[in-house]
Amino acid sequence: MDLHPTVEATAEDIASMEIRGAATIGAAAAAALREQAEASDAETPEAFRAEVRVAARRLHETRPTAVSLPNALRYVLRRMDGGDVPLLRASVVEAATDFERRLGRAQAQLGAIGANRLQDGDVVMTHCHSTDALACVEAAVEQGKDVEAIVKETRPRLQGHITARQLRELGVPVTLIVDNAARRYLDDADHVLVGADAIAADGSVINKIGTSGLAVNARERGVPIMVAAQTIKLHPATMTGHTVEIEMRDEREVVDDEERAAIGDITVENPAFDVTPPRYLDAIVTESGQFPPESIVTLMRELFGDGVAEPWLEPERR
Ligand SMILES: O=P(O)(O)OC[C@H]1O[C@H](OP(=O)(O)O)[C@H](O)[C@@H]1O
Repeated sequence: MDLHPTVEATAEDIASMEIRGAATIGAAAAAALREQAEASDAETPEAFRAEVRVAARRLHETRPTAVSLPNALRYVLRRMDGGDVPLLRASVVEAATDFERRLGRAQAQLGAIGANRLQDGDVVMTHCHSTDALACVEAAVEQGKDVEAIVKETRPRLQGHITARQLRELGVPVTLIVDNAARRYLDDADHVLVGADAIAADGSVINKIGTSGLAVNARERGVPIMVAAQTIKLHPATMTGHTVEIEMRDEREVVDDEERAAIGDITVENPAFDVTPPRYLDAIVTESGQFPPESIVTLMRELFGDGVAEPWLEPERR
């Protein structure tokens, strides 16, 4: 059984962060499953199902933290249905396409809801690059509000530069700052606006490393912190007490080999995400409305019930 080259390429691009950002990762994974299904020459339904599950496993093993990835795979695999290969193929293609459509729609809806929290003249401070967070600013701008942004550069990968560029494309004035300047500039901000890679049942938000410190500082300064996150970011397994794995990335993102050798014998750590407890957050904005973080579990139960099995595992391994 061969993995489609698109599945392999997508998996590599997600791991290397050529494809990054929780929502974008989910959409790319669904599209890769569709390619696998379309190109499959499996002769039996069992072989087809096994092939799609193997593709899903390959995509799943790339990065551990953004739950939009397993949620996207789960969305497609749960809808894989049919008594023969053509029917199974059609169900996967339809589910993947449907998933992409829903993602786009959800982002537009949450953008409109998030924009209502922003007033004309507001200054937002951003961290990393989040398409969900940017959707809120975009909708506010479309409503005719003047919004300005203080953009944290977000070491080590500088996703803040992507945010700054996209905000400029919206016509938003941008002040770029180093991460360490955040507390100083919070005095000039009306909101902290971030995205999420995963949201736990207790309302904790897992987002780019540095979010938790920013949230604590924002609370101390009295600046409200708002998380823009489609419901695809809700982590169903945390309802049963599982914790979210924090990805540890390559140390060379922090310091290159030459500089490291010049420093001497050191340990380097590079966690990609951290956990912000709900008490430091003001609102989680989703396409289903905005929620105080502590009440997000009700939305989770509504959406996922208690079914958190992983359909890309063989039935006996679930
Ligand atoms: O889904 P959207 O809102 O685009 O992005 C959500 C989050 O994904 C990113 O992670 P990374 O840069 O992939 O490590 C950031 O942590 C960002 O807040």
